[in-house]
Amino acid sequence: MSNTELSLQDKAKQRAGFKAAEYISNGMIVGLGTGSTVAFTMARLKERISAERLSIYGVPTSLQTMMRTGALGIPLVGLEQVQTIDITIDGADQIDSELRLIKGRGAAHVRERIIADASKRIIIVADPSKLCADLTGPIPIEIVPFSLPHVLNRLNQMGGTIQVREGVKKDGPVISDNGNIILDYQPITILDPMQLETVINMIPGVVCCGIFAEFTHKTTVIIGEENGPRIIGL
Ligand SMILES: O=C(CO)[C@H](O)[C@H](O)COP(=O)(O)O
Repeated sequence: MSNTELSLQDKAKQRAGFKAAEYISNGMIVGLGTGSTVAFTMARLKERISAERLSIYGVPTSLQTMMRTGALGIPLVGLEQVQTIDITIDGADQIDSELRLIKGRGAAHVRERIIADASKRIIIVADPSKLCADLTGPIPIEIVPFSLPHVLNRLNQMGGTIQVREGVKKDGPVISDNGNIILDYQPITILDPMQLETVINMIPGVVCCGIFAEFTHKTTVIIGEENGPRIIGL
């Protein structure tokens, strides 16, 4: 797509995504997130690989990213082949003032959390619409299919509303890359993101939810503002 065809929001994503690619240097192992914003980072990395002979290996967080990087020719390694990941670049759905996140619109948050945890540093790329004073939800939750009635019961006891995410091009529930079901849970309020994350993640059957509150100490956020990328955090 040419630059003139991009919407204003896509241009903002592009500014953030391109800026993040500058953080990558030769020899790095790079966690590659999922979604439309980090897709711009991957496109820029491909250019740097060709122009500067940049040598990197990516660790993908989803089948979508694996397919995109394959098409771009970015070399990949599996998590089992690396000790640690130098930097992960990923998107987010909501970012609060303390850099806590909600992720999982793309149903990739289980692998994204594993890669984030294995990374020395995390760079979150986003357009300005993702910034918020406080996280509000909905919170994506990946669950083992067998546990569906039990998890629905437990979340109902907590209040709020829950939807089993359904496919756009598929009848029935969305199935994640891990073969699981995705719920979208709208709590009444999120007073303490870390506490709610822990409570949800402890429900038997939940693989993990999309609140990412434990990575703020190693997170940089890049917002693709109109005047140029704004860096928040480290
Ligand atoms: O969490 C995610 C996928 O599970 C994405 O990173 C998040 O939804 C942001 O996507 P986009 O950059 O397309 O807005």
